[in-house]
Amino acid sequence: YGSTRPERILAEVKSKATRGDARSVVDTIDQYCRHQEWAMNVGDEKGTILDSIVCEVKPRAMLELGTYCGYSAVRIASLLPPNSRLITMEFNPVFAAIARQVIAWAGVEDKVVLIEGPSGDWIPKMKKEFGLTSFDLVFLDHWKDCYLPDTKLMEECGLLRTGSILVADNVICPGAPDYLEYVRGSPRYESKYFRSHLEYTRVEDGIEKSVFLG
Ligand SMILES: CNc1ncnc2c1ncn2[C@@H]1O[C@H](/C=C/CNC(=O)c2cc(-c3ccc(F)cc3)cc(O)c2O)[C@H](F)[C@H]1O
Ligand SMILES: [Mg+2]
Repeated sequence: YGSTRPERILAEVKSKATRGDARSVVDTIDQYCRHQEWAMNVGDEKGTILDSIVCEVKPRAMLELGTYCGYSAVRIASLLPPNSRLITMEFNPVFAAIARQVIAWAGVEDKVVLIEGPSGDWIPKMKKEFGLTSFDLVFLDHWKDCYLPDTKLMEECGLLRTGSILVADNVICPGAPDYLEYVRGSPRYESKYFRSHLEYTRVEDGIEKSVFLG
């Protein structure tokens, strides 16, 4: 019947995942999207790469661009040390409403701040609104042609400090060529590609980890 894919994912989480158990929410979504219907979550394979970076960086302040259903927000939040915050931005109200419920079901709502609105409007307001100096880690997973403009905007707004790390999903598929060229070509970044596959498929994709050098 007339449900949307995110609504079906939420229904699956509520019926199959253990309330308060972030890992079971992640595993339930992966299982559903691998065997029932594909969805654009970072997924289990690339998610493991993201996990290792989050655990290595132990960010106090983390930003995610593009919440969608909240899969990666739950995955990240479950690894954050105490007193750390993930701010995640989603401008589609339908997706934001679903993500809030997925995040709540996983029991990580005290570590996640979901901002409903466009990154372009909110990035310039982050410092004032959240008393932030900079982000330790940023996960880019929104429209691929917005990775580069939003990265430049974060630089201009002073939200990146020496050592801040950008992690970008989908740099091969669908691809973010202008972003890749920028972070790989700029002397202000040290960039590294982690080869993987498009979520739930055998298609090549990967994650680019770029350290801002100031
Ligand atoms: C621009 N500023 C924004 N601010 C806040 N929320 C935003 C903004 N822009 C988008 N959103 C929000 O961020 C999400 C957008 C995610 C886009 N992701 C993808 O397109 C994407 C696509 C594939 C894919 C690969 C192969 C294929 F055959 C088909 C699809 C795989 C992936 O892993 C992806 O991440 C959300 F939908 C949108 O409202
Ligand atoms: Mg993605």
